[in-house]
Amino acid sequence: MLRLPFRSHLLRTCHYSSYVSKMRYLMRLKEDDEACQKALQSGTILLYHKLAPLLRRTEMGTYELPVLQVLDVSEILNKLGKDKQLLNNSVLTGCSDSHVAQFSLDVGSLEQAALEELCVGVFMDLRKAFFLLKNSDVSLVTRGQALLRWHQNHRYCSATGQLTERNQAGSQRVCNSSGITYYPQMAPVVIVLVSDGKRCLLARQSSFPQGMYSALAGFCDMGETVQETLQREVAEEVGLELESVRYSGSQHWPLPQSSLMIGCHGLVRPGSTQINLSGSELEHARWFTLQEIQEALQRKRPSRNSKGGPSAFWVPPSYAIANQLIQEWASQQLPL
Ligand SMILES: NC(=O)C1=CN([C@@H]2O[C@H](COP(=O)(O)OP(=O)(O)OC[C@H]3O[C@@H](n4cnc5c(N)ncnc54)[C@H](O)[C@@H]3O)[C@@H](O)[C@H]2O)C=CC1
Ligand SMILES: [Mg+2]
Repeated sequence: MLRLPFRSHLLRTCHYSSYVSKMRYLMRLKEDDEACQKALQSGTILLYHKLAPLLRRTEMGTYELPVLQVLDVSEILNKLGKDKQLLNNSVLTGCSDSHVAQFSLDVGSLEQAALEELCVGVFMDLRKAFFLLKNSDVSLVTRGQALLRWHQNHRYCSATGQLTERNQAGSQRVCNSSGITYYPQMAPVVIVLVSDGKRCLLARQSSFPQGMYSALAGFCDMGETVQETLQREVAEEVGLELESVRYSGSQHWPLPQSSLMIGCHGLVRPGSTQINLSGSELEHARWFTLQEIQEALQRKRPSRNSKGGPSAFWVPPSYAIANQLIQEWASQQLPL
């Protein structure tokens, strides 16, 4: 049975008027190009270079996400001799409580080193940034990257081959020739932490970083329910049958394209725990004890042996929903 607990923070906060007014404001900016253009003049911007976000090293040696004022970016463009029209390529990704609009902009057409010097930062691969930024910043930066990538990959109408035109907020693209409106897309993906009641099952693909194990994941096929995808993926990948599933939470995942990860816990039939890998997707899968999982959760970064390889298995970083499912499972195994 798929149970959906109503415990999202959104449901708890949506009656606050500041939340409603923020959402209404953002809705207006998506619908009204002129209002959005005006909001851009006094907004803030996250910068990307070929989809790598700009990060700044703090005095403590950690990394943060520099949120630049649009006016500052305008000045930087000026110093580089570039037209500030480039700012119009920004996409709207949110707004502050005081209705300062937040945008993301890819400046990949400009020289990286010069930009890094002027911005006092470094453009870093998003996979690396996952390990360096706090989770709320990762969430911001993945949202911007996903929307920018969608625009970069959807410039043409698939019916006419003509260039499409975006609105100012970047929430849609229109083909003026066919009249088709395109909206940013995400693929639904299930991710399930399978348990036999005492142990949980983790697996790795050969493309994963060395030593990393994660929960089972898979794209929803056309026409499938979430429940059907969960059962099919577990059967396909490890040859097991799920007896029950429980929804836990969801997450937007930007890699390699935008996915909506639907995170669940699954229980297998007692006595039917024999793993049978099929196909080439998984390199290895096995059952892990609570103690092994607790030790892995303690490791902040993969530990290395003398040859540079991983000395012990490790799990995805705390931002990833796989990590959250594993943490949740571990906490539920502990005696009250
Ligand atoms: N946030 C997290 O904690 C985690 C996220 N993931 C993400 O979940 C996603 C799915 O996991 P996989 O095991 O790779 O999926 P999967 O088990 O469905 O296998 C991938 C294969 O499915 C096919 N496929 C069907 N629909 C597809 C679509 N819309 N896009 C791409 N391929 C499609 C392709 O042949 C592809 O090779 C991955 O993108 C991965 O990055 C995976 C584990 C943890
Ligand atoms: Mg899979």
